[in-house]
Amino acid sequence: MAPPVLKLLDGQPIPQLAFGTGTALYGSDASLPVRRALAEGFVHIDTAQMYKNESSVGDALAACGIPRAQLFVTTKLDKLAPGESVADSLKGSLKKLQLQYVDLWLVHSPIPFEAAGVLEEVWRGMEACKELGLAKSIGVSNFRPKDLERVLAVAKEKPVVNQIEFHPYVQKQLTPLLALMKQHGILVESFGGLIPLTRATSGPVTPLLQSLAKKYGKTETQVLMGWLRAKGGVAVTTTSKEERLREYLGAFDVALTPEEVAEIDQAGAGLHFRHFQKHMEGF
Ligand SMILES: NC(=O)c1ccc[n+]([C@@H]2O[C@H](COP(=O)([O-])OP(=O)(O)OC[C@H]3O[C@@H](n4cnc5c(N)ncnc54)[C@H](O)[C@@H]3O)[C@@H](O)[C@H]2O)c1
Ligand SMILES: OCCc1c[nH]c2ccccc12
Repeated sequence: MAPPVLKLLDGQPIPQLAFGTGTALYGSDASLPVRRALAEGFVHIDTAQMYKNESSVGDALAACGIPRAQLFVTTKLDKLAPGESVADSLKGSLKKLQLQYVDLWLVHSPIPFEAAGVLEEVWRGMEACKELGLAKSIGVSNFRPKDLERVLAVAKEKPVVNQIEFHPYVQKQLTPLLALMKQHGILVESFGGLIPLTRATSGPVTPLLQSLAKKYGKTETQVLMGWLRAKGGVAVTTTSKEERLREYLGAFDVALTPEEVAEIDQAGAGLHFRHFQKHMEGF
């Protein structure tokens, strides 16, 4: 089943499930896992400059035979060389990706640009990339409320997503950020969404996932992906195994009731666990 498509703040479509290449599993050559994901039905591929695999992702995209308009490709800005513009940086990524444009261009983290006092200038550079047609949509990742507020204060184009670690064990802590994003129509794009099953195992959500998996005849992974989808955002996940890819794509018919979503919310609030991007703590 092809992943459902959401509409971004800027009117552009975004497939609700993405294949991420930012894992030590793949190193600098993500071509085989990307080819597998595309062959199984993923059309949204997530990479970043710092993953050092944009060239291999480009090779897989060039070889896949899927029309460009049916693909959704994200990459992320990590840093700028002295005197380098944001557009120049994206052009470098586009060359590696063998693309004329990306569908989504993200600021990977506010930290390096906040420290240099150039966060607003960088956002203006992101807007220039959209104006130049180098990126269909622009967004951010790992932004706290204070980072978003600085960008929103100067934005002609608001970020369409904030890609963040998102699962039941950080949702409560993220409340102020989620409220600000909802106010501005900025979508959650989650990574680490399966952490209750991968890193914070045997937490308070686990028994619920087990019982709901039995109720729906699905796996715990698919139930947790159903919770992520019920939150209305986009999920970025990954695997090197075809059967796991099919498991992810088979999650789209999990339709949790509002009460079941609320039960997972409440159980998740019983444990705080964050694995990535520690600067996102304590805002
Ligand atoms: N923007 C950022 O700062 C940032 C940070 C981290 C990751 N990412 C992106 O997000 C992508 C996905 O991140 P992730 O790997 O944390 O995602 P995830 O939480 O979806 O975990 C995926 C992993 O879970 C495993 N898994 C699935 N079901 C399982 C189960 N029932 N039991 C045990 N393991 C199971 C898979 O094999 C896979 O390795 C990365 O590849 C990267 O592209 C972005
Ligand atoms: O996306 C930021 C975290 C991350 C995932 N995979 C990586 C590979 C290199 C550097 C950072 C990352």
